[in-house]
Amino acid sequence: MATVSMAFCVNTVTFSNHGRHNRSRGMAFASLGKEATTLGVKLTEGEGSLPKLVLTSPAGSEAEIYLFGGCITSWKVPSGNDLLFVRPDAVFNKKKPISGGVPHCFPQFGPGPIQQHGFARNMDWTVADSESVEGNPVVTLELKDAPYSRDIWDFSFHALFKVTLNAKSLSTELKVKNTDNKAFSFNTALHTYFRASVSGTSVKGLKGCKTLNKHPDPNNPVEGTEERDVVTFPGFVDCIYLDAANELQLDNGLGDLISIKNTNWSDAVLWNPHLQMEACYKDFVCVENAKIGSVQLEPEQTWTAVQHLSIA
Ligand SMILES: O=P(O)(O)OC[C@H]1O[C@@H](O)[C@H](O)[C@@H](O)[C@@H]1O
Repeated sequence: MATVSMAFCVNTVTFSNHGRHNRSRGMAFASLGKEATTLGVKLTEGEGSLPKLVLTSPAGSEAEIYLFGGCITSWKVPSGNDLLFVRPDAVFNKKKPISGGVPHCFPQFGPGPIQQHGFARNMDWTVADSESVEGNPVVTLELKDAPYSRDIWDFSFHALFKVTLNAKSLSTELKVKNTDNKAFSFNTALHTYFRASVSGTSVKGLKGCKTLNKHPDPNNPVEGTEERDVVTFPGFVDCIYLDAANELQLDNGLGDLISIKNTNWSDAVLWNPHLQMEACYKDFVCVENAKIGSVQLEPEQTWTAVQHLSIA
């Protein structure tokens, strides 16, 4: 089948065509001089004039990704429903991470020696690649160490975050490579905010997991075992599930059943702040794929994990 492969940068537009499979590939968007469009991937200005990618699939699904934080902020399925949630207090001024969507927690999940949830959600990611596979957009963002991260965590690393939008799914693959000459360790999560009606929301697939429950005291998580087939959100919830299944099912209470599959995200976290966020707690839950135990990487080693969100 005839195909188009497209490479361009925004200010000096160059196109190259190679006959290959039904796949087109584009190079990074070099700057924001103009709006760039290729094959279901568009670079635009988002809130606060921050650069935002808009991905559209031929079936009518759509996703938005801010380069700041490498944060997916919207995933609209063909019905038009946005299954992700951005908090009303989110700011788009780079002074704080974007509070919503799918923020990265890296190289630390939660509190610890560096800032809560690490620095990746506070940094500008760049577009490493964009392609179209069977008409569906695939974008790869990258993040490398920079003076800001070095001041906090003195290691050289290279992270790639590949986002694939299909008609009824949104997949991400995170790769972290140690580009340093010494080993490092990290932990990480995708802190996904799902739109929900909290009183009708439930998660299946966690029964039998060891838990670290941060309720009532976040500083002293209580160890336990999840006994419930169906976990609900009747009040404040902040709980780590160790060795979680590689598929969870989220009923968002709004009529959507969302499958949350993963490879190599060994753990999960449920969070709802309840009255700590009175203005919005009823409208979302976080179901986070996480790696709570440290990943140790020797020089040149890479860690990879995939999250696959889909509806039936
Ligand atoms: O406000 P932040 O830094 O985005 O974190 C929100 C929540 O993130 C969750 O992942 C944690 O389990 C909670 O303990 C934390 O409160």
